[in-house]
Amino acid sequence: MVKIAPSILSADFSCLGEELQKIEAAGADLVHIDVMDGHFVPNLTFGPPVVRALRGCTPLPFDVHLMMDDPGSLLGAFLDAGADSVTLHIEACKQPQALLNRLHEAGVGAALSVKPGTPAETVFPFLDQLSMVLVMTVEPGFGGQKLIPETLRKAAAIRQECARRGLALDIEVDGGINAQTAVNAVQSGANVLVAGSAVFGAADMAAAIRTLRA
Ligand SMILES: O=C(CO)[C@H](O)[C@H](O)COP(=O)(O)O
Ligand SMILES: [Co+2]
Repeated sequence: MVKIAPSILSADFSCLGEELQKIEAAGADLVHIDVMDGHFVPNLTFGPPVVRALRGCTPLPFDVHLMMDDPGSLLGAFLDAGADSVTLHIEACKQPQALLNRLHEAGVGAALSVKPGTPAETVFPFLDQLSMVLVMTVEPGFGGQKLIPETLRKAAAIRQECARRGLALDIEVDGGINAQTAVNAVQSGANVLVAGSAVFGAADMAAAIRTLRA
């Protein structure tokens, strides 16, 4: 079953609570929250107070994608604010194991992400401790970019390694996912599709989500 995680990076920031209610009504499975710090990526978005404020707007799980240097510094704050799963970039983690331990202790989903230039194998040592791997299919930082096709080979390599080890974790792809690119993404092994512009830019969000899922 394919899960759809609309990214609120493409939502109307002047009424985020209502935007969450719209994607919930449209059939979204998760809310993808892109946290950007202006250092790890050249863009700045939401901090823990925004996540906390949104927590009361929908029961949908919050999939928090941390694109920040030193993610440990705000991990506790994002957990307190209501994150249901947290994705850490392997490139930003000096000690991934310590951060994963904190996520396990908090009882939330633990995910690692790889940027387009980072080999899939960098997350292999941690696979048995993860609920999800996020394969970035664009350079992180901005919505509305084109998917980089070669990145899907990494989703396939991670899916193959999981199968070899008998692990059934989620593989999420993020960036440039739309009705066309979703087909190859799912064939490559992804089962969680992040979609920002393809959902929030659609006239009919429910139809956009149905099409992506199909
Ligand atoms: O992490 C991200 C960017 O760094 C976003 O989740 C992603 O770009 C979604 O936007 P779109 O679907 O429009 O590409
Ligand atoms: Co994202």
